[in-house]
Amino acid sequence: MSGKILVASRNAKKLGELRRVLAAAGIDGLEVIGLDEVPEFPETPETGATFEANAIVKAVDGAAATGLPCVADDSGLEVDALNGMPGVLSARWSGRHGDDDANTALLLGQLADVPDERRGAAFVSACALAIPGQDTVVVRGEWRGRIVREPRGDNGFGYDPVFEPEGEQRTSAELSPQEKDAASHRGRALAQLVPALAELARG
Ligand SMILES: O=P(O)(O)OP(=O)(O)OP(=O)(O)OC[C@H]1O[C@@H](n2cnc3c(O)ncnc32)[C@H](O)[C@@H]1O
Ligand SMILES: [Mg+2]
Repeated sequence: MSGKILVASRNAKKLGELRRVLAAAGIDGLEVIGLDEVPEFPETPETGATFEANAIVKAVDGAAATGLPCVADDSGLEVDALNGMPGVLSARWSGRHGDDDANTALLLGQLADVPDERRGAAFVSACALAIPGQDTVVVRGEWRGRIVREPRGDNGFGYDPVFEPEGEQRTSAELSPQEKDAASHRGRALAQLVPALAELARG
């Protein structure tokens, strides 16, 4: 084994979280590299119906193009009062991919008349691990909370400023990076991949 693992994300903040969680898991001997460190390759559009389907496509594309083991996350926010939307459309809810402020503002507007007791939501992350020559594995982590009425906090990304995790009075953008990783959907999903990653690191 090469000792390298590709983490396939175009979202710098998400990539940072994935790197951080992998580092905290103490997987020594695996050098994490990003998409900007490998030659460009065609990427399949993320049009799957589920987080799992999209995560698998991203990881399989990355592994096939580079010959490296590849981890990818597909994630989003499921809002109870919106029947689970924005879901897989979270990154482009306002119509502009990755425009966090516009996505968040649109969501808050849609929920303006929704009372406090019906503002439940969950962040969901599907993380896939594709290793050339092996079956691809996909796992899921969820983080329940509620949608507040005004954005608060500067940490994190995406919908973090309007998501208050269960048992918290701070939004996830007010948590430290370590606090977010310990509780988050992404942290919980990646934790399930640690044994496979540790085996990979052992070579
Ligand atoms: O596909 P890649 O390149 O990894 O980057 P992306 O930003 O497009 O990522 P997704 O397709 O998985 O869409 C995830 C969106 O869901 C939201 N999201 C996911 N995880 C989040 C988190 O931890 N905090 C806040 N928002 C999150 C945020 O709007 C993300 O852009
Ligand atoms: Mg995406």
